[in-house]
Amino acid sequence: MLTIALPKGRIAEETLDKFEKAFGEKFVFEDRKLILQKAGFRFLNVRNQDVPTYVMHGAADLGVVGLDVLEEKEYDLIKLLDLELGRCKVAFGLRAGEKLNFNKSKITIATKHEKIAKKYFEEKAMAVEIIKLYGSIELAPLVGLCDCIVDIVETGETMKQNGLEVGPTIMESSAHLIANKNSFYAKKDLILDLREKIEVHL
Ligand SMILES: Nc1ncnc2c1ncn2[C@@H]1O[C@H](COP(=O)(O)OP(=O)(O)OP(=O)(O)O)[C@@H](O)[C@H]1O
Ligand SMILES: O=P(O)(O)OC[C@H]1O[C@H](OP(=O)(O)OP(=O)(O)O)[C@H](O)[C@@H]1O
Repeated sequence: MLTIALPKGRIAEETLDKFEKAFGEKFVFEDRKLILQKAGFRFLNVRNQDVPTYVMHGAADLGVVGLDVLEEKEYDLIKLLDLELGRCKVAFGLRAGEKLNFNKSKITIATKHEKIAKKYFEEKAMAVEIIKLYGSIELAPLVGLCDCIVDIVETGETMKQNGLEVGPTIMESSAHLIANKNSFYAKKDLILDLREKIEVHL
């Protein structure tokens, strides 16, 4: 039996679709149920941001989560497969017409992705103030909370509609199948078989 943490939210449907294609079974969580047990799997319905936590602690053997979340959490997990869904990038957002001024003594950045932003500036040995937000990031530079933002960009429409321009990209992201290290060694055959079945349908 494999326990797999799946993200609710925007990539939920496409993720389940990958498992359905791989195993020829219909996987649907019943109303309000957080566990779905079928065909030798126990699927857990968790928040995207919580997926690596379940896998890291071994409460789930496997999980599906965006690379952006993995980078942000910095957990020691095995990346098994790029599922080629949930494609987006983590990029700067600047007020239209403005450029990122690397000469400024201190840049203030609002973001949900604190660690990713911090690492970017550490590598450039630049001082930054990072303001952690949980959503509606594009609002922050419009009301003077920050100089710029670091956020997910998929179509770029949210930035555009709020008078922002997409600046430099920090990283590209897509959803990945991840594994707990101990589970991987203890259940290697099961896990590699699952990876293979999913991979042929990508
Ligand atoms: N437009 C987008 N906005 C946000 N994430 C996107 C977008 N497009 C693709 N993604 C990817 O989909 C993943 C899931 O996005 P979702 O919005 O469901 O999660 P979340 O906001 O991180 O979740 P939660 O806060 O509920 O845990 C993201 O981590 C990212 O990798
Ligand atoms: O480039 P786009 O296609 O416009 O997508 C990007 C937007 O989608 C996400 O927000 P989400 O809808 O998750 O809402 P949030 O502000 O609550 O994070 C992300 O934080 C951007 O705001």
